[in-house]
Amino acid sequence: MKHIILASASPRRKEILELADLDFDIMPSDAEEITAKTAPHEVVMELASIKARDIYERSDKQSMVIGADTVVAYHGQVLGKPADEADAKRTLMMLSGQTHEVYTGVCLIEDGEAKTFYEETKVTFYEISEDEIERYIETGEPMDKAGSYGIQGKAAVFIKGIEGDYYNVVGFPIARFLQEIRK
Ligand SMILES: Cc1cn([C@H]2C[C@H](O)[C@@H](COP(=O)(O)OP(=O)(O)OP(=O)(O)O)O2)c(=O)[nH]c1=O
Repeated sequence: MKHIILASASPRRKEILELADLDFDIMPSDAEEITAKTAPHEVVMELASIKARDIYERSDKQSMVIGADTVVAYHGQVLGKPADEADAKRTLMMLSGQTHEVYTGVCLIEDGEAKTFYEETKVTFYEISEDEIERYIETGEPMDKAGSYGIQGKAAVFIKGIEGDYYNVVGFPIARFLQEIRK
């Protein structure tokens, strides 16, 4: 298999890809993440493509380049990283006691050919009090994460259940990715 370049600055994506014992390097993309799409699965696939294309164009084109993007969706609203702490609080108050979806889009480009897919995971939160939310925001954990939480961190105590791939929530659906590249 070809050498891989992961077009991501996310430490979580790096850790997840390391679980598969693949040989890869990291080149984060700083391309502007703009999309006119509104459906969450389309948003994440387009943004993953933007990141992968940006790095593929700047690479020697000998490697397989992977881009990924994660959002939370709740009743048609697409939630990315919070703008500020007030935004994080609003988001977590809204997700309290409810089930939402997490979408990660993945784009891989090899020999100029792009393949894009997405994976969806449902996550259900217990009811969380305003006080708990404020204490959680003080940890700083929500600020760089889609939906204002990290399932792998202190948001662990909010989780009633999940349906689908855990690693998809953390930012990269590693098992599905391996299935796709073996096709
Ligand atoms: C829902 C959820 C998201 N996240 C993270 C995964 C992603 O890193 C982040 C969503 O932001 P993204 O824009 O998908 O990625 P990024 O900016 O961190 O990295 P890059 O664009 O360089 O690849 O939210 C968690 O770590 N845990 C969670 O439970």
